Amino acid sequence: MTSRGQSVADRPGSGPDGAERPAHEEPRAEPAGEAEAPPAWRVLLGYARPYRAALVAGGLLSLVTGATGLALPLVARQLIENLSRDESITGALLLMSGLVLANAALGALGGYVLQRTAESVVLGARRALSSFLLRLRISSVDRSEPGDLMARITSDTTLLRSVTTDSLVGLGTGGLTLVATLVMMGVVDLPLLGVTLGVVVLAGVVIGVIVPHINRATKRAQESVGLMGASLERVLGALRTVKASGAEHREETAVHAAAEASWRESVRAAKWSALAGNTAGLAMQLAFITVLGFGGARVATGSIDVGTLVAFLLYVFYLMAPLQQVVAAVTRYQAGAAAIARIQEAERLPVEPAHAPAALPGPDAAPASLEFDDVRFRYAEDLPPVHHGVGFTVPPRGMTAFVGPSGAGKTTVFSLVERFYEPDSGRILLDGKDVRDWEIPQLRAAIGYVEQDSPVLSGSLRENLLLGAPDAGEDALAEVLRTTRLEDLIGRLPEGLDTLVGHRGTKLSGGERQRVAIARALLRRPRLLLLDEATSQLDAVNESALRDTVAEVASRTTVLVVAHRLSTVTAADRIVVMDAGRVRAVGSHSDLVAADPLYAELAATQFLAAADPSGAA
Ligand SMILES: Nc1ncnc2c1ncn2[C@@H]1O[C@H](COP(=O)(O)OP(=O)(O)OP(=O)(O)O)[C@@H](O)[C@H]1O
Repeated sequence: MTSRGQSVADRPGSGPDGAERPAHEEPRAEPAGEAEAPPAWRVLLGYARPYRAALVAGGLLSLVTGATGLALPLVARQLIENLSRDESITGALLLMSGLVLANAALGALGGYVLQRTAESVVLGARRALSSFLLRLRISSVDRSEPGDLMARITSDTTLLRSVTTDSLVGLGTGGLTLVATLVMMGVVDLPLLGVTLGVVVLAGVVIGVIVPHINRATKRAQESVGLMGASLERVLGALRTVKASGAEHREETAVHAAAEASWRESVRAAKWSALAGNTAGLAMQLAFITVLGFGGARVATGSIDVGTLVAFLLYVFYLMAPLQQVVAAVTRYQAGAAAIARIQEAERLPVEPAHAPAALPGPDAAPASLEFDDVRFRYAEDLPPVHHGVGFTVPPRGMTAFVGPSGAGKTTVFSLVERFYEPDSGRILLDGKDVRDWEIPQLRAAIGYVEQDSPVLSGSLRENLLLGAPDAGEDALAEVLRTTRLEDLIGRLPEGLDTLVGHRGTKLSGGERQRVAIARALLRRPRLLLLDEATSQLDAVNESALRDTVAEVASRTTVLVVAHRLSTVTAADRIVVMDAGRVRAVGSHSDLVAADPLYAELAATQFLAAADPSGAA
């Protein structure tokens, strides 16, 4: 991909003016490129640049194909002259047959080369855009609809195919063939060319009025496709809830409405395209009739002979193809420009800097320390602050639990450590170094993170487990399966580790998903392990076993947990009590019960209510 859309946020350490700046002064989550978007044709040329040799070859083949066609009227004129002079026409007939065959063969080859190149352009754009989207900042994803982003990769890039062949090459070859045909017509008879040009220019004016409509309609059609993707993603992502809520019909209406809007706009674009195409066709018919009348009169007055008129009429006939090619080039370009605009919109979303993946720390890496120093943060300018000066220190090794009412900002602590978001002010120090001064891959390689919902990805269990540690050996895998008590599950499944878990792991129970997520994080042997309510769905036996595992992990690495279970909290070396975006107390369970009324209340109500019967309570 070229530099478009990868401007500011794409370049670590560079400001909007291109000046170097420290990594921790990176912009928060502002759009990456505020600069004027380059015109669609330049973007298209950028996509096509790697394939220019094939494009030129395909274009040349098309031109040679056109040239064989152009030679035909001249041979036809010769044939007619030979007939009128009672001379042999065998040579002319053989030449015409050869030209027709060459025309067909070269046309097919040129068509194949161009289609192949167009597919390569689509592939290049899809690769670039998907790589780009995978580097999106979480804040960009928060503000987007994944279904719409997906449509930009799947549907919008598809439009690049026809715009490459029809516009990029069509304009070149069609334009050249058009000019060559007009030159040949001029050679045959200038007054007849003048008549033809008059009609063609008239058609050009009409088509010029039509094309902006095609652009607008295509853009709206593609937006509706994006909307449909977003609606479908919303429904399929929560189909059980939708069904349980009896909301299928309402959701169906929304998806259908988007599909119909896309249909309406596509039909509108088709209407304008058809009008443009037929204007060109009509112009040619008119030119044909005018040339026939005017040319017939010239034949009658003896200004030209019949052979010349026939040859000219054949050129009028041959003019049709390049003219329609040029019209198609212009109309397809409008549709392509609309798609390119949407692709560029996605490419202007803020992304993380591109870095090579980092190696995992390894079994002997030292545990990390963590410090929050007066951290203030809000998710977006228009939202209230979530952290109002959060501060705490976590030494290497041991378990630190974060407790507090819902919405206190506990998960946000983890998100900031992972640099999913940047704080507005204050510092977050991992091993004494500001996380903004870490390269993101190195930072994340040091951390194992189990999200609140313990997401499991579609695919096999093995793929899920190795997601964060693709090079983990069978021994490490077996060990982690044992400690997370997944061995029984694997043993029960007919295909063991290669069993497919379904979309978002729906074939697993909630507790199994949590254990898979914990196993995945442990396999990375992190220097800092973040567990966000990672054991909330486990049964008493599994929770107790996992607690032992986490305690053992905490003896060699640093573990942070967000927990609502007393059993987890009391086992922690220190507890950070958060409330409304502030740390209100830090201490051990017994200290806090005595010293902090909120904690005492949580312990008395929330923890005890959530604690399982075998909990340490
Ligand atoms: N991506 C987001 N965009 C905007 N606001 C968010 C986002 N994530 C969380 N918030 C808001 O930030 C606040 C703190 O959320 P956070 O998830 O950190 O709370 P929490 O203490 O972990 O809560 P819980 O115990 O319920 O998980 C909440 O008010 C929430 O609505």
